[in-house]
Amino acid sequence: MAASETTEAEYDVVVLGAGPPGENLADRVHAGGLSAVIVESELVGGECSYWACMPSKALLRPVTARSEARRVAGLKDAVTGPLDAPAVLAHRDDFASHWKDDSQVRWLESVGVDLVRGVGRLDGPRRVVVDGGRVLTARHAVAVCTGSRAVIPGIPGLAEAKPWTSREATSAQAVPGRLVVVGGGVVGVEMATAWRALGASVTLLVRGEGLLPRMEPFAGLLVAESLAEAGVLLRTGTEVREVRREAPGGPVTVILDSGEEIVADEILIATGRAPRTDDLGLETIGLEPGSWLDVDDSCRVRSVAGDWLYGVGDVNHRALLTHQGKYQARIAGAAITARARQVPVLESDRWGAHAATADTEAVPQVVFSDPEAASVGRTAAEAERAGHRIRVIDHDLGAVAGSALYADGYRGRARMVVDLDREVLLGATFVGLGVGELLHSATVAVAGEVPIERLWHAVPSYPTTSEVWLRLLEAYRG
Ligand SMILES: Cc1cc2nc3c(=O)[nH]c(=O)nc-3n(C[C@H](O)[C@H](O)[C@H](O)COP(=O)(O)OP(=O)(O)OC[C@H]3O[C@@H](n4cnc5c(N)ncnc54)[C@H](O)[C@@H]3O)c2cc1C
Ligand SMILES: NC(=O)c1ccc[n+]([C@@H]2O[C@H](COP(=O)([O-])OP(=O)(O)OC[C@H]3O[C@@H](n4cnc5c(N)ncnc54)[C@H](O)[C@@H]3O)[C@@H](O)[C@H]2O)c1
Repeated sequence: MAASETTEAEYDVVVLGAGPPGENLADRVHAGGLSAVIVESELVGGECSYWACMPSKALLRPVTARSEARRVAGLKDAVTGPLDAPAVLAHRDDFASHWKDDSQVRWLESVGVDLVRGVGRLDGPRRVVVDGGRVLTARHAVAVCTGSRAVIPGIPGLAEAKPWTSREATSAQAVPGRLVVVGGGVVGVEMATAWRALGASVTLLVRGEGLLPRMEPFAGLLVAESLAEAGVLLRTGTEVREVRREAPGGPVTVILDSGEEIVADEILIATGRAPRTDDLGLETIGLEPGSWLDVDDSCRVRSVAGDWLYGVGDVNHRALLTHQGKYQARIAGAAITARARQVPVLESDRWGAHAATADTEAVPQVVFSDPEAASVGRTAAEAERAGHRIRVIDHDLGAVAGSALYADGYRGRARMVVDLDREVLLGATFVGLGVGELLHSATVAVAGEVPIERLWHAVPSYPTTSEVWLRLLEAYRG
């Protein structure tokens, strides 16, 4: 139901932004007996549904499916041609719901949450003004779930050259002939993978030494190897000094710090995210516009008195992932409901119902490249930096019977990082075809702090890739 057109309304909870965390938070507090309204300035469903997770994965699925099929004897000769780019783009359009949010609006209606369309801004404590007119007052909480946008670095000529950001890279209606991608993080890697497979000549420019720097180093190495085999030109240790596009729609010239020039049809900037808090009225409650919201483990903004302001999803910078934002929404939704009911003590201990502990201990992530890279928890370097006494166990994922059956010449690697003092896993990383579906087993082990001696009894089915667990545990126990 659309909120009534009256100029003032009061709800228990006002949510700014209808991305996955905003939707889930509204649902949770409503399920807890509170009234809730969501304010959305663009499309209900947020970045994830229209310009991020869904369209990017719809572009990538045909790439990985073809790659797998080409490694199975008896099938590979049937999949020799190029991808049907118009069909892939049409499939992507379907998964982005053709950039219409009717079905998500119906879902909001079905869970009893009101929707107000427009730009919401804070106007002092517990007060939100939409498009400078309608006033929404929150009896208990305002949850800021306004997400993030792509950062455009201040490189001379770049903004004028109208670069692609993740939005254009996930929604473009035609394949560019030549694409330069700047940034070797997740967006850069996934989009270089997709557009190369769709037929573009792709140059990937990386300022550091390798790809996917937040993961174990072998993940970036294996993915780089395979991107090179796919024909992506990877340049590491490179900075962009200047960008020029002489005419709108014409070619773009990218000038590197070495003075070398690369000419392309489009340039994609994939250099990280900035919070969407610059035009949110943060100054009316004593916060800095444009800053990430600093929140505690219940997602309550630390520096605002009165327990009424929450920051959930990308905007709090804890883990820029849809599933973590939804997790935070469940935790914050429970905390808001408990505080509204004046529950005397919240379960804010580690792994308690009102503490988003997984944000720091067990964040899973799948990079949907070819091959996939999947990790959870701490890398070996992160664990050491955090002061843990660790042992690292690696295994060749291709040496497992299930992997050999999965694809001829399966290449991959698995690592587990063990805390020697508690004998539990601090992290795990897998690289290889199809490992995204293997990750949750590791997430359960890390979040559950399952002792190694008990993991020993979790028997993986033969012959699956999961048998790598057995090899890792055998190597650890000797
Ligand atoms: C290319 C790409 C691919 C990705 N792929 C994955 C993936 O595979 N898996 C994964 O887990 N994560 C992925 N992510 C990350 C994921 O998209 C984000 O973590 C997720 O969208 C965050 O949700 P959010 O609600 O915090 O922000 P958003 O999804 O950005 O939603 C925020 C919403 O708030 C609205 N809004 C902003 N300001 C206002 C205002 N003042 N008033 C009203 N409304 C407002 C916006 O219009 C938007 O709808 C990807 C990101 C990118 C860029
Ligand atoms: N499959 C997934 O889970 C998925 C997919 C896409 C995005 N995401 C999320 O979206 C977020 C944003 O992704 P992203 O790739 O934009 O950010 P990122 O932080 O992962 O990577 C950005 C990279 O750009 C580099 N960089 C920064 N400034 C640069 C410059 N001026 N020149 C060259 N390189 C520069 C950084 O060193 C970094 O390696 C990530 O945090 C990720 O969690 C997730």
